[in-house]
Amino acid sequence: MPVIRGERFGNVDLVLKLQERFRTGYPDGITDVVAAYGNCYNFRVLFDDLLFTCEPNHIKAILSTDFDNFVKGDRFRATMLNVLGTGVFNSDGEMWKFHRSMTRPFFSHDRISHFDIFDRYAEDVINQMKSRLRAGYPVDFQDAISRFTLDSATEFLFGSCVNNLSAGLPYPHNVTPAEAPPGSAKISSDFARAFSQVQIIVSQRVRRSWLWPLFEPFGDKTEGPMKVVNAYIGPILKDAIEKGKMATTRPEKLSDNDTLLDHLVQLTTDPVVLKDEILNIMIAGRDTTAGTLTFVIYLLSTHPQVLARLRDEIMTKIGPANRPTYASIREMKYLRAVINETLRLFPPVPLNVRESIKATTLPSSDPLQKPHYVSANTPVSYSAFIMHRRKDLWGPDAEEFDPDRFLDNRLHKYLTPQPFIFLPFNAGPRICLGQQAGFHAFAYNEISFMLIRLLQHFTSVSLSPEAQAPGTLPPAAWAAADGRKAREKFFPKMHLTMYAHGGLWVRMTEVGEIM
Ligand code: HEM
Repeated sequence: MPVIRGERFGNVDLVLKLQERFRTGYPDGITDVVAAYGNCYNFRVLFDDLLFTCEPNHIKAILSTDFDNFVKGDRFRATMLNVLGTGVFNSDGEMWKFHRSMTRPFFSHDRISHFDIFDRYAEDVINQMKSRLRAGYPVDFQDAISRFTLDSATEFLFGSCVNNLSAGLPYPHNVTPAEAPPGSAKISSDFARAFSQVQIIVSQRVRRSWLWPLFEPFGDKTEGPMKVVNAYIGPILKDAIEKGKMATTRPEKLSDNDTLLDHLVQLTTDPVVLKDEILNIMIAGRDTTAGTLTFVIYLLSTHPQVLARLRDEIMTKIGPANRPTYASIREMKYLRAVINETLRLFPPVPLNVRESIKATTLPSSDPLQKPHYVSANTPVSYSAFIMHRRKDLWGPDAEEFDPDRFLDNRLHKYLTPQPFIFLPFNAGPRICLGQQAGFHAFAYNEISFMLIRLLQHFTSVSLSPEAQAPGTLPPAAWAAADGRKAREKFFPKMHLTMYAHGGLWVRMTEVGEIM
């Protein structure tokens, strides 16, 4: 792959530039490098290859056709070890197969009990948003929905909710304490805070590559927040293990009300394996789902005609108050297209990395050119974010939000012949477990359920830029950029996953409310 010529010894300037882009930038990488070098290149930092690609046929090889030769690898694992241990998200080979096969059955069929859980917490968060909006304040949708995903995840994973919603929603930064009732403002539970701290720390490690231990000279930075996480999970695990040990018979089949932990203790009572697995699933599933819902709401606020059409579909297929069912969600083609189009423009995992085991090649996009050489033990990062917006793959309107592209002839023109151009959930043997069961995809069901409930209660959404804390609106310099970055009205940032920097403050109109 073309090697980038940086300006300093060993291309260290590129590492610093990348760090800076992560801190302040749109998640489109170093755009001037893409413009100069094309869709794949070699950063070659300190004389070590560090490849980057946004070519679908490369990503297909990495994730699928050459799967056995591309692993998460020891470097990646070391950055996450104190948090994720050897769980499904952080292991390779036999250990990964063991974890994946242990967890997969839990996600392989639709459970009514999950919709019971979503409904309970959806009602809670919608009521809280309504009362705050009625009092005249905007709400931070991202914060509210992250409380919903944390409470519902802790309940269906181990049957013990962290009650993050009960801490109340935060007020905007510019509301004086006198207006904000004491105790309810700007607090989130210790668990939620510790949980996001560890994710920020490990994502910084990934970006610092093998240099990360130099940034933690006084010891493991995750230790403090992990103590809080462990203190919460420890007693729950202990109880579950006791129960698992006491059970004399193993049920043939999972019952609908079983939590993931109930299921896992039938297979092992090793506390480390259990803790790793539960935390891995929480990290993989919670922020990705909250991020997607936040991005849908952002895009609906800027595209009221899409919101109106989606509400029409909800009213026709479900009605103003009925509870969605798995079957009714399956029929809602427009809803699915809205979610897919959101995942295309804002994939919650915008950037990912694998490491080669043996030396290999990746095909050139020009069949007349030689393939690209990949040496052994080389990290290859790939960006779904950049690939999802490529005009040569998605057509001239690739940067526009238009759910119809998943329904009209553009689908057959672009996506059907090249399915690897759309990878919000990855692909191949390691495809997201929340998505792997096709129609029974857990992630789509949770997102659909929540969106239906929201639009049964609200008829419009608008952004409240005045409520965003200073520095959390898109930087003025973006206005000079090309494409949608110049028009963006929120600040997408990334740690392990993508999120709205400073939250997404919105106002919403309730059904029946006169505007
Ligand atoms: C819109 C929501 C979601 C998105 C966009 C998403 C995306 C992804 C992506 C890109 C990966 C691959 C990461 C990698 O291998 O490097 C992944 C893996 C995974 N996801 Fe999701 N995810 C979502 C929701 C969920 C949910 C709700 C769950 C479970 C409750 C879940 C469980 C997992 C697990 C366990 C893995 C690791 C699979 C393995 O390595 O074998 N995800 N997800």
